[in-house]
Amino acid sequence: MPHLDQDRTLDVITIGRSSVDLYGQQLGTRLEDTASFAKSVGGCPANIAIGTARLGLKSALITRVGDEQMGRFIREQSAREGVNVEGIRTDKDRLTALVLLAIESEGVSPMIFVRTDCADMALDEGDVDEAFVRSSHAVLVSGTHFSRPNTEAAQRKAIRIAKESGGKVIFDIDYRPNLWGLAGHAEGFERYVKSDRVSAIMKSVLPDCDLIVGTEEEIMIASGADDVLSSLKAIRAVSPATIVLKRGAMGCIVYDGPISDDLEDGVVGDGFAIEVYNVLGAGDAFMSGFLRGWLKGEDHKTSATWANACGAFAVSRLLCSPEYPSWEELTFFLKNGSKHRALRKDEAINHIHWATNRKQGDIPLLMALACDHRMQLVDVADELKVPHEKISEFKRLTVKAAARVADGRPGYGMLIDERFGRDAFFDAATQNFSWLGRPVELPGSKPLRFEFSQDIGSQLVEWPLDHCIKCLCFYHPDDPAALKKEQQEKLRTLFEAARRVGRELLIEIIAGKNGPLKDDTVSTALQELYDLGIKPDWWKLEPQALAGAWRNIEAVIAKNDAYCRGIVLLGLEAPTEDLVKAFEATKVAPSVKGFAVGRTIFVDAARAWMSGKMDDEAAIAQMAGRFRELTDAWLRTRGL
Ligand SMILES: Nc1ncnc2c1ncn2[C@@H]1O[C@H](COP(=O)(O)OP(=O)(O)OP(=O)(O)O)[C@@H](O)[C@H]1O
Ligand SMILES: O=C(O)C[C@@H](O)[C@H](O)C(=O)CO
Repeated sequence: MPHLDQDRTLDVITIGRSSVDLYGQQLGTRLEDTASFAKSVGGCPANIAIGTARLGLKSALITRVGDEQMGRFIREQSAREGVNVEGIRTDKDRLTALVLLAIESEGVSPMIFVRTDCADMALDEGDVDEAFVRSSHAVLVSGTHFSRPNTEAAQRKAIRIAKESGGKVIFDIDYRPNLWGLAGHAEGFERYVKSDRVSAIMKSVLPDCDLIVGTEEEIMIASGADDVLSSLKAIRAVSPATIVLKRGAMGCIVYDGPISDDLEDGVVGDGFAIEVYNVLGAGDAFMSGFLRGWLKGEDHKTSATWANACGAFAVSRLLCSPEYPSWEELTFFLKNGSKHRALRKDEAINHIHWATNRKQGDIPLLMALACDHRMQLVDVADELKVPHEKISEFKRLTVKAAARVADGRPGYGMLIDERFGRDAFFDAATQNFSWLGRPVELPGSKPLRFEFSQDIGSQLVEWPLDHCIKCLCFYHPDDPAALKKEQQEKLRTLFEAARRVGRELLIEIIAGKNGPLKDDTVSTALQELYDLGIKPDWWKLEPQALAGAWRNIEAVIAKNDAYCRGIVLLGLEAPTEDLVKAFEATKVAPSVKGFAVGRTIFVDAARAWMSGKMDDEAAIAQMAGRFRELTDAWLRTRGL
């Protein structure tokens, strides 16, 4: 029964394997000698579901994952990427598949598939829901899942439903000989082993397809012929589908209609000249780009260009799905190109990549209880002659206070430090805050120094991915030139490290303690940092008495970084009434998303509690009360 187009809520459902990819982080080494791995979602259909979602298509994935942490990672990460995960079934008995890979040299990437009796290979017909398939404009089946009777039945069922309801069928040949038992465990990277059995099965799929995509080797295995041209002709003899031949660095050729004797007699899409980093995953990025065009009715030339550009991005970066471009990134690249052959070194593109694929989407509201104070609490403890362990205990109470106000709602967060806040961090991790920030500055330092070690990148690697780096810098545009230069370099180093390790960055600028706060003081400071290419996700700024100052800050951010998440206001121990007035003054500045205030909320409780005059509950209640007063005031200011 055909299906009405308006009832189709999905553009494409991809079916087949899903894995956790563990790719070696040391370039030019054997898998035997790899020391650390980066983790991401992988497997051809999973990659394509993510790749197409990033390009603005509504995609879904049908696969199975294990009932364990890696399975949950695939499900959660796919959902974060915007993929519909209704079709991901949890298999109670089997483990999620893993893939281990190293980059030994250009184009040589040994890999191990850890897939013995893995969850996705247990996919069966029961996992393919008829209504779900009918809700999509297209289904994409993939080669590996024709290798077992149960997975083959599942894919054939999806093909049948799609065809009956007038949906399109896409075939990514995606040939991994090792997954058909044709190469050993150490030969995961092997791309071609001739096999009549494989060819017979694949060939039987071709007549049902509307789009067939493969490399030269894949086109050969799908047809059973021994050269590319004969293979294309053999495929055409059984299928009217559009055929896309991927040709690595040379790009691709798209064929509709009869195949002539000239291989190039199709729509030729040239590859982009880029430096190769890791070739794996290029095909899935390519397919994502092609589908964005093909499913939306673009001509083949356009689809091929988008596909080749997406492939180029994948090849020039390390991982698979995390490296695929967003739609904004792709269009920026096609419009502006890049002066870097190694695309991963292009800062403008990297910024768009980072900002348009951030783990957490838009954060329209951020009200944080800041308790990352170190010096100030040490002073209180010393004055009261209590041991510094009390500071750590006190910080745990601030988490309780913030959680009491947040009550599980979005828009609340905390700033906590490593030195005294380790336990508080563990507590905070269970509270479902929207945001957790963590300082890196050595308290009071000017010129700026990092706490613990100046090797900031190595420190950040140990942080949870969702901890936002917070760095306070006492910076005034009128500071002496040498001081400015030193602080700027430090902030630039931090920015590079933050991007490298994929953690968000908040830069806090306090200018008012070092000179007059005129209406262009802070905006000038921000512009000077933007001039150095420093684009933090957040700014934390002091209250501005002059409305013009906020307007100037807004203008500088708008001019330099359309992707900035926004600004939070800092408190500087001001009385609540002053802060409420400062909130009001930000009405002209929509970039201000909230505040991160500390001492106004906790300093009295800290003194009373450390001196034994207040018990835990009273301290929590007082801090929660003050935090609530501020959150209420902020929400009122913003009409929320
Ligand atoms: N060296 C390269 N330079 C530029 N683009 C490339 C390069 N290699 C691959 N690409 C792009 O990626 C596309 C797919 O690459 P390839 O032919 O290697 O696919 P594949 O073997 O299916 O990839 P995978 O490793 O994901 O299985 C190419 O058609 C091209 O657009
Ligand atoms: O499954 C593979 O082939 C390897 C994966 O690591 C990778 O994500 C992939 O699917 C590339 O096509």
